[in-house]
Amino acid sequence: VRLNDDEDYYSSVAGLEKLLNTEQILLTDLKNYITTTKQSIEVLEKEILKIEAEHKLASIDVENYLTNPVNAYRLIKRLFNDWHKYEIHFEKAKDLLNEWKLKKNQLHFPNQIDFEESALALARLQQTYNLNVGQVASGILNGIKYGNDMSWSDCLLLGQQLINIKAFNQTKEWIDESLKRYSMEEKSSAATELDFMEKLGENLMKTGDTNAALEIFRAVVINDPHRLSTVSAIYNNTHSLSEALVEEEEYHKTQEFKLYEKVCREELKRSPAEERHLRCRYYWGVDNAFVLSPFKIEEINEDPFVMLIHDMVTDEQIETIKRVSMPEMKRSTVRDDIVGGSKRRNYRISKNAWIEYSLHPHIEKLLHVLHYATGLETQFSEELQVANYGLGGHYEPHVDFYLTGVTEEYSNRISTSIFYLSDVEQGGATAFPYLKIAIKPNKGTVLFWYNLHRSLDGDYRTKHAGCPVLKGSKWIGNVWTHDRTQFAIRPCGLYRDYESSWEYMMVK
Ligand SMILES: O=C(O)CCC(=O)C(=O)O
Ligand SMILES: [Fe+2]
Repeated sequence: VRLNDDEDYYSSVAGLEKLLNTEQILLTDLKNYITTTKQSIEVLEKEILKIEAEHKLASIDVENYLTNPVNAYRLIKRLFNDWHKYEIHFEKAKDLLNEWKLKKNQLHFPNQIDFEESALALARLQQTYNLNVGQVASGILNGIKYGNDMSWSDCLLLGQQLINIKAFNQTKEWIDESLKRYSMEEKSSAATELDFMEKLGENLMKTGDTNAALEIFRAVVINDPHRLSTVSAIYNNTHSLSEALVEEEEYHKTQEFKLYEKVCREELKRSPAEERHLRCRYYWGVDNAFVLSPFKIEEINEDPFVMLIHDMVTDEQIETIKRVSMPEMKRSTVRDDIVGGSKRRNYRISKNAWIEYSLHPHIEKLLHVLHYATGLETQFSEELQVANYGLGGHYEPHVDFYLTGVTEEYSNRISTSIFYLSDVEQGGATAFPYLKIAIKPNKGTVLFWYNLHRSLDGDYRTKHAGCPVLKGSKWIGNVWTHDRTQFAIRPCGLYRDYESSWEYMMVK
């Protein structure tokens, strides 16, 4: 079952749970099938032994055997009566298969896109976090073993998929890994071995590694000269492809993107000197309203202003938010400022839902505390956007403010508040490449920053991203507050101050 095109399974943990459930059901069926078939197979085997014994006897002296009326009768009886009974076993298996096919229509199954995008997610994680393929294939992420090993054929299939989606940087490593694992694993027979080598050679050809491919092809033909024609066909068909294939998305080659990846990996950080003026402090809130439970402010950056407010959301509130948004979650799209409309894109992989604050007092409370912690008027905030990132889920660098000019009836996103609704075991930081900041999600904390200069021009230094989630499920709630009626808390300066972010407007 697939509800609509927006629905996918790999982009959230909730979706993957459905697939795990599907597999659980299929597994139970398969086990039942094996138990019942085993029993009837045992019966069949006994029958076969008996018939074989008869044939053995007959072969000693066919004429003597068949002139015995009892033997003649039993032969006719077997063929007229018994073989029909054996056919019933096949029929039963066929019925089961049909039942299974019907049942599968009721279950959740991933499609081609899920399959491809989950491979892409692995490639992205490998690239962003410089992961060692050998370790990933062993189920190890940054030194922690989470899962079982991948087999050589898993690795090869993944290599194949990465070629299909043009993730060439990663392809070669997975193919090498496959080869490594192949030499270590138990092999079933010479034919599958040669099939494997053929496939491997084909994949190597596609990555442009013609020399390695030729080595492999040579070995195949030496082992089995009959394969010469298939191997030459593979060679000729893929030879012309190899150069045309190598391309990478332009944006991924920019300095900005490289910077972003470094910040995600925490390779690029600010020095202690650069952070020296930043403070942690208590704040009593607007009108000292929170004197008894002051906000715990952690200054993150002075200009543009970024801060963390700790312990802003309770576990109870978070449960409510997840519960009401779960059924509304849809694959995230991205606004297209130029063409208009929204599109599903690889640079934003998550699911989200827009939730009205009035739906529950727990949700209304978010705006309430936000007002007291920041001084911003919250009546012109967008609805709460709840997002969930799953396997390799991410949101590439972007600005939250609208690029089109501000008109009278139109206002812009003066600030972003990200309510972290979960921790993330590995990866998934909110990264500001130009500020060299990566904030690790911390359940209950709010990340707040101003997107606009005081002049209400967009501040390009606030470009930010959600780094790919390496391990875990990331939940956030976004509140975008608009610039109307904010002149008391954030008046404009004497001069327009937007030049300071000009140089970040262009992507280099
Ligand atoms: O996931 C994150 O940490 C950032 C999310 C974000 O930037 C957005 O939703 O606009
Ligand atoms: Fe954003």
